[in-house]
Amino acid sequence: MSFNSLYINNLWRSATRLSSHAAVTSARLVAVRSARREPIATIYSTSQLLTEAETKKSGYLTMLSYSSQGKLVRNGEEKKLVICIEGNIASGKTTCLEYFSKTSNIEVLTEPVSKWRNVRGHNPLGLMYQDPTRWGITLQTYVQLTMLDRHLSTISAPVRMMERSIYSAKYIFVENLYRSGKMPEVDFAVLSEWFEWITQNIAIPVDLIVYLQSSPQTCHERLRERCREEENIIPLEYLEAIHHLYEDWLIKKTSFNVPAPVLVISADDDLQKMLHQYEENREKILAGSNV
Ligand SMILES: Nc1ncnc2c1ncn2[C@@H]1O[C@H](COP(=O)(O)OP(=O)(O)O)[C@@H](O)[C@H]1O
Ligand SMILES: O=c1ccn([C@H]2C[C@H](O)[C@@H](COP(=O)(O)O)O2)c(=O)[nH]1
Repeated sequence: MSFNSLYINNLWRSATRLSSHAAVTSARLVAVRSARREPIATIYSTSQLLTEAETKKSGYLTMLSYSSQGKLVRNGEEKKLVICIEGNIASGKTTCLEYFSKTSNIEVLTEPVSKWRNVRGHNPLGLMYQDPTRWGITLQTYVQLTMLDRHLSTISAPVRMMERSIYSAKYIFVENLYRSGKMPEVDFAVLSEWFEWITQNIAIPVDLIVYLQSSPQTCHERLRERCREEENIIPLEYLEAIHHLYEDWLIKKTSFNVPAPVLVISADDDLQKMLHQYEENREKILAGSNV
């Protein structure tokens, strides 16, 4: 199937879903572009002022409404396909995204790791690896914020492929810190409250999860090869723990809610074979389907 026919299929699926917007009710926020065509300057509400999150989005008229489930949704935009690439550290997510970034009509968003390594001159990622008990909550609070920002940013193409999600930040990394006894219970409780509030009040659409399933040993070798300074101290056991959490979540489906269908791709092969696999799975991925 050509990209165009896939796109038309997706538009049809989107149109079907968008019909639920008829159920979208009240509390409509209208963000109006400023006279100078700069980012949205003023927010008017027909009922109550709810958020200014839209102020940093592109300049065009955008609306936020409450959906029938009571979540804030963006309804001034066409529905776009959102695909999250999940997998262990150094499993090849960025490499996969780089490959698909060469396809037109796909927007690729990598994880904001540079922000995690430098927030106003501080390095929460490095601090977390040095002392997870002290700095785990600091890193994960910032990861949660920056991932939410990624999810809510305006999508500029019919298909968005993004690295990980707010879900894996919580279900994999926060969970690992907590279960390994490195995150105090109170920190875990506060992060969980934040996460639950966000996911209960804000719609975070994900249409497909592509899980790059790799052995912890492969990831360990690739991680060493990549040589990210903060990660030099990561032992194999850490990658094994992350691997088991991913398997429970996305394969066994025994731990947490899985927000979208899952397409599993074995990721232990060499680069050439991986690129071949991505090509073989291209249609399934761009159709947002695991069948
Ligand atoms: N299939 C592969 N075979 C061998 N090395 C790979 C493969 N895929 C990625 N790499 C290398 O492994 C390291 C981690 O890959 P990367 O895509 O950054 O992983 P992630 O984004 O999942 O952390 C990089 O140095 C990358 O060049
Ligand atoms: O919620 C999170 C997400 C990621 N991390 C860490 C794990 C890695 O050291 C880096 C980036 O991960 P990649 O798999 O290489 O993209 O960030 C974390 O601690 N918490």
